[in-house]
Amino acid sequence: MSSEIVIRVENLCKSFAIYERPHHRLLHQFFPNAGRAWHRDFHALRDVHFDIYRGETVAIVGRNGSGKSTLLQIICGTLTPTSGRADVRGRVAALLELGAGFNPDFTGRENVYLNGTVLGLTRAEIEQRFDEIAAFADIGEFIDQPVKSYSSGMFVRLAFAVAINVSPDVLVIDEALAVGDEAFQRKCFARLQQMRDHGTTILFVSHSAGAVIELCDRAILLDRGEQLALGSPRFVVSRYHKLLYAPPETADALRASIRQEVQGSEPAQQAARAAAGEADEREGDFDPALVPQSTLRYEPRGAQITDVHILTLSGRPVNVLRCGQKYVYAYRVQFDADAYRVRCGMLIKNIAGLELAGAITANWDDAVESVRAGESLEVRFEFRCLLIPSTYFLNAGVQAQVDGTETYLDRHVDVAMFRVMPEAGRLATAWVDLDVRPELRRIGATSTSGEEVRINR
Ligand SMILES: Nc1ncnc2c1ncn2[C@@H]1O[C@H](COP(=O)(O)OP(=O)(O)OP(=O)(O)O)[C@@H](O)[C@H]1O
Repeated sequence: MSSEIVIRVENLCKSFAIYERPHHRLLHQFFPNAGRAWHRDFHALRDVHFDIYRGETVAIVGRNGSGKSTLLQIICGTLTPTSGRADVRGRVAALLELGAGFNPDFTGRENVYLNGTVLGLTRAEIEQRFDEIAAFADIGEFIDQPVKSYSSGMFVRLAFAVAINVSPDVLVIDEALAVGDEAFQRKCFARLQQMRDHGTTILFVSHSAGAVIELCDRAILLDRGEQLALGSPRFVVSRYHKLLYAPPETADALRASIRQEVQGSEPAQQAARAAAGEADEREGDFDPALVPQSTLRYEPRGAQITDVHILTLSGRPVNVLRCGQKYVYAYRVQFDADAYRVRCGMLIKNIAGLELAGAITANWDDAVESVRAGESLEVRFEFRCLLIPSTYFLNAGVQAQVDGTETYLDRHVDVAMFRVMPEAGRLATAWVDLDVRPELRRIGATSTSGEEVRINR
């Protein structure tokens, strides 16, 4: 990532005129000064401002209607702002609305040429890249059919294939990937990572926490047109989720606390630094410095999670774990109100927020039928630590059926953290140690005794 600003958004506001009745729009045009307001202004974006640097991958998250698409459209120049500005440097390839930029009567092939030309390629350049575009889209003979006969997935395949093959400086994607099938999504994801590694600036809207955390350098949280937070993906996604599940009566207080957090420091980033595992291993199996700074508690609804611990099988609290050993993740749930069909869960994530392992106490069919107000449940998840040495965060949650839908009665994100101790000679890589026994044989070589040479076992 360089220090060159590629996208600069300054004091961006966008209002839409909302007419109570359709004919008021016409009346407004003919009688703008009729002495009455024909419309009211709806503020889709309010004072949005940020810089994105060359090579950064940034996600925009937010609830439906929060202004994400409006922002992307203004950045891509397909919508004009009411005030403020959005400047972009370089060639922008955009995947906005499905089919935008495609002529429905043209074939896929013709649209590749049309789109490529709009994006600034010469005919010779498009010809040169056509086979790669067709191969990536992988829609077979449909490439020579009019695109109006395409399924939405085929549309996305072709649009994506064009967008990534025109060597854009900036790639803007509005949830287009969600339409493709899983295999195609994986292919796109890998390609995006490749483009990111080659310095393409990527701005995309996503509701997938995994994609945001895995792919992005930063994320922006939009809420009712306001830029509520801009920061590390993990920080922004956790606030977005909290806002998403907040009961309406607490949402405003939550917004205020997010604004305050943003004005201060970023706890999630502090947590990541604290979690870098610098505490002295010789302290043994419990490191008092391993306290998560990013704990988030959802608004409780009739139950409270307390006494969260990681224990050895003999019941000793620990937070520095050894790979291969068994532990118990335990907590208590106190019920302030009667609850029905109750079950509890756990989730382990890495520092980047990637969800690595989880468990629930029961499927819905076997959930605890009812718990009375005043009662408590003791929850224990025994597990074998198969994670490679690093630092991890734990969630705890209790769900019940409320008015026919499964609802969190209490949920704590990043309620505990632990570190898995490094061990000499361990060969496992990535996140999970599957106890793989690697074996390497030198083919065609024999030892002096005439046997095959086994190098590693
Ligand atoms: N042309 C328009 N006229 C009036 N209101 C509009 C117009 N376009 C968008 N809006 C409103 O602006 C708000 C933001 O819309 P936008 O599509 O940007 O949201 P979004 O965050 O992309 O939503 P989603 O996640 O559902 O795609 C919404 O309330 C929407 O109804």
